Amino acid sequence: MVLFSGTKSYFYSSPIVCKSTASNSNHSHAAHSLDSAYIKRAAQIADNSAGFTSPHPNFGCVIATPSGVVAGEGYLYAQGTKAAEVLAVEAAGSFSKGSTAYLNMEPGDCHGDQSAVSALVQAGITRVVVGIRHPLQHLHGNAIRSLRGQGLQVDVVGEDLKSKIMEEARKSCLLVNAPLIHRATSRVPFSVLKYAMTLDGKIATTSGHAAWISSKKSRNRVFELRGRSDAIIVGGNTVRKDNPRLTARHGGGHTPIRIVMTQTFNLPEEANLWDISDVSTIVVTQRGARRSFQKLLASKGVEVVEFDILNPREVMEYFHDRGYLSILWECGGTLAASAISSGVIHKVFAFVAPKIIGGKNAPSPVGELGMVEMSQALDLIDVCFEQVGPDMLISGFLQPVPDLVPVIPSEDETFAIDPSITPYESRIIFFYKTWDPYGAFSNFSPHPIQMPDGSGAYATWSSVEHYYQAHKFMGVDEPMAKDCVEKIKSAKSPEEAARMGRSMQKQRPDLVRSDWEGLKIDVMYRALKCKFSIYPHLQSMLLSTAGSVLVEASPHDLFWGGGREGEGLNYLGRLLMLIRSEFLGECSSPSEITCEAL
Ligand SMILES: NC(=O)C1=CN([C@@H]2O[C@H](COP(=O)(O)OP(=O)(O)OC[C@H]3O[C@@H](n4cnc5c(N)ncnc54)[C@H](OP(=O)(O)O)[C@@H]3O)[C@@H](O)[C@H]2O)C=CC1
Ligand SMILES: Nc1c(N[C@@H]2O[C@H](COP(=O)(O)O)[C@@H](O)[C@H]2O)[nH]c(=O)[nH]c1=O
Repeated sequence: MVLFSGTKSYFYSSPIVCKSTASNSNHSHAAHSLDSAYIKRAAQIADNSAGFTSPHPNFGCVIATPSGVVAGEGYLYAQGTKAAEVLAVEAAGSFSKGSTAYLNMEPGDCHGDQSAVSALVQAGITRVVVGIRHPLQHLHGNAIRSLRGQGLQVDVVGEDLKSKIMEEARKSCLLVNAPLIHRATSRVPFSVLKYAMTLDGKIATTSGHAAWISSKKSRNRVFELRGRSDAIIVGGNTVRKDNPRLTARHGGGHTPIRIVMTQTFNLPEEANLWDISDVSTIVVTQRGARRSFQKLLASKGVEVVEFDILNPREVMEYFHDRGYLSILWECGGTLAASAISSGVIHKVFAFVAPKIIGGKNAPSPVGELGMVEMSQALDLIDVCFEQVGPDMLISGFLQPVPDLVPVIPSEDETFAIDPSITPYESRIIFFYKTWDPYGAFSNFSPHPIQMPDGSGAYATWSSVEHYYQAHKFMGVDEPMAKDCVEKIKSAKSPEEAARMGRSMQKQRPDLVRSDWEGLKIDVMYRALKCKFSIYPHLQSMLLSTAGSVLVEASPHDLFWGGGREGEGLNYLGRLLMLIRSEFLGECSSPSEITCEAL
């Protein structure tokens, strides 16, 4: 069997031959090998967007004809872009008819539009092999039920296909979505501890100098790791000693947020991390610590979040609520020990450099864990060894990826919307990330809207977020402002549109239209009104929440979101409730919306 190796391209102009050479006698084994190979391939391509877009559920789809020819592949590039299944059937064209689709994970129909399922059905796929069921409770089993309901044969690995090779394939599916699975099963994001140490186990000299222990090649590899994370975290002492930048310099793409954890707030007035022109920094600290210095940092645009009890678990729970899926810890041994003791570290990446520096008091990667006997040692699982330039990279899991024990579904498996959040029973409905229940209320949901431009003609915008971000620069008589509008308009995903709009607003506030603050609510209202008018299923979802309060569960956006403890103004939730009232005929459409009107 010929399997193609990790290419970044996911479109194939002509079908790729990947034939089984099995004889009839070992047909079942050969069929399993083929299924296993294609599921692994789906998991492999699902990972293609890592480092380029914010961590999100990773979906890959491979379509193979009955004779084992790969006709098309696709992967989800970013949250809010075309589904992997849609891309794969587009690539396969007429070869989809009668073919098998291999999915590393059950599609997550979080937008109510069933685009992945519809694409497979309409393309004439007859069999679907699913690596793992969707781990989020409100999506678990829905697409499988829907596909089976429409007459397709669906084989779930571990349920319908059981063998050692199928188990290996299932594992690759668990690994590629480890961050999402952690989100579904625990209240903290998936955390990776990374460090570089000398052969004698030091992460810096006795004086605290650490630049550099690992080679350039290893440090480039760290940039990739950073690009795969939502955030990088260090302790206060690393900021004082290293003055790090913590940027992902691997050639464009996703840039993680930087987090500093400090109890004392004894931080330098000038530091690379306070330059937020490219990427934001959040300092998490003990409530009340050096308030005047907090204000100074805030005036530079650094966000400060206070905690009553500052420990790694509380901090990780906060970032979980903020929607972060994956965190890279690049701290020294003090904070690393605290994080390991708190049980929040899941994986370790240790770069070991063939250098010896000695030093009785030189710091080591993990500080005090209180162990007295070797029997207490934490054993890593699924350990990998890899040479990177002159260094050795040892990686492994401190905690296994939670296994989603395959369950044979009952007749009435999961409903489309999590029944525990039935609107008639709960008074407040929270929404935030597109993959969560009611995720279609998010501005990042992939629903293009058609809006009139200045001349009265209609233009299509890929999402509400595209429209909103571009309007910050609309009408400003500057070539660069016009350029911004065009770039945001053609951004590949809502996430990219948001990144461009926010960073341009930060870097060039002079390009933002002068009436923006007074106008932004109205811009958002019009975009949302269009979105919920043109998509009947979205309107139904909105109307189904009648009687409930809608809150955008952003803990940090105190204007559009509800805040951490309800202190946010929740203008996004308020606009949705206003639009819901209009659809219900409870009020008429206002000519212009202002903050005061809401
Ligand atoms: N080779 C490598 O891979 C790396 C090397 N280093 C090196 O390590 C040295 C710094 O090590 P280290 O002092 O351990 O640095 P850390 O990054 O672990 O910082 C420790 C600090 O974290 C803050 N903190 C906040 N909450 C907690 C908590 N619950 N538990 C523990 N710490 C908390 C405190 O900051 P505060 O005091 O502000 O309250 C504490 O002093 C430097 O010399 C640096 O160069 C650092 C990172 C990686
Ligand atoms: N010394 C050391 C590392 N140190 C880590 O990298 C940070 C500096 O990042 P930046 O400012 O973005 O280049 C530093 O604060 C610490 O967290 N990393 C490594 O891969 N290898 C090394 O030898």
